[in-house]
Amino acid sequence: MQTFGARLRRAIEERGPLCVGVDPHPSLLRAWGLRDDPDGLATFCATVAEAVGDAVAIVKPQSAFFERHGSRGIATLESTIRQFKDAGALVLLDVKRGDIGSTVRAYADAYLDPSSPLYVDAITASPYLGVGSLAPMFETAAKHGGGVFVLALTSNPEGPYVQHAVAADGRTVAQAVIDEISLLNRGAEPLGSFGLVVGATVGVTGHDLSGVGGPMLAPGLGAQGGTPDDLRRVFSGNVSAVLPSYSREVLQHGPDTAALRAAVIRAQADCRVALGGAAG
Ligand SMILES: O=c1ccn([C@@H]2O[C@H](COP(=O)(O)O)[C@@H](O)[C@H]2O)c(=O)[nH]1
Repeated sequence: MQTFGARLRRAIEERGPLCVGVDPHPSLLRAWGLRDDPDGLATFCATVAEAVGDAVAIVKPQSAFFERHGSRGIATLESTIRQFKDAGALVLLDVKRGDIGSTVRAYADAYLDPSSPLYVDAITASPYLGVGSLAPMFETAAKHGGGVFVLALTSNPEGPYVQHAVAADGRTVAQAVIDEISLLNRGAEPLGSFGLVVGATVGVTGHDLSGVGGPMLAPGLGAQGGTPDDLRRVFSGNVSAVLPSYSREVLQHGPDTAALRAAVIRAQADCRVALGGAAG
């Protein structure tokens, strides 16, 4: 069994350093001439999968935009995951789960156990009940070759109030998260399976990312104001495992599949230049 880190490293080498977010906002559905209902959602996702599924290393469906359509939305999430996997893309479900350990085990079963209908390659997780409470996700991921991306420095302006707060041991909350994930990745080659979320918008914060050893998902590009140049500033010297992520900036080019694909190719090229050819 290959680890998630190894699979992601290979996918980035073959397809380039880019994650495309699948965020079917109601406004995007309308802009694409679709209804904001489960049928519109299904058409939207199938179009994105057809247009870019064989061109990107990894895609990131945003669970919230499927959940808001109820059980048919979840059914569409299942079929969307399948469509992207069939096209050869890895699937990172942005679901930001976190809870007490016994409940986290159920989330791990739901997303990281291959017998689940919602099984994906990796998920996002929230560490604010303590990184240790996520242990069942880490165990299940390690057992089945999956990955977990833990929120460290998020792209939203409200994040620093919590994440830059200094804990009793003198580290910021974010640095404590970074250090715990770094430990999980220790010795993993060519890339650890436990990632961090570090927004492209966070600026120079002084956090030490040098020992992470795993992928760093960088959302916040495009619609939230982040640019490829920001990646260099935010990740200075630690760019080899950065995974830039675009959602609305790319999706606004649909429903024309050629235009969607062209937007992805442009974003890949911009990110490659910004990361100095270090990834892919
Ligand atoms: O810090 C974070 C963590 C997650 N996100 C998610 O990424 C996408 C961003 O969408 P854009 O359209 O590219 O702004 C969205 O699903 C967020 O929930 C984030 O933005 N920042």
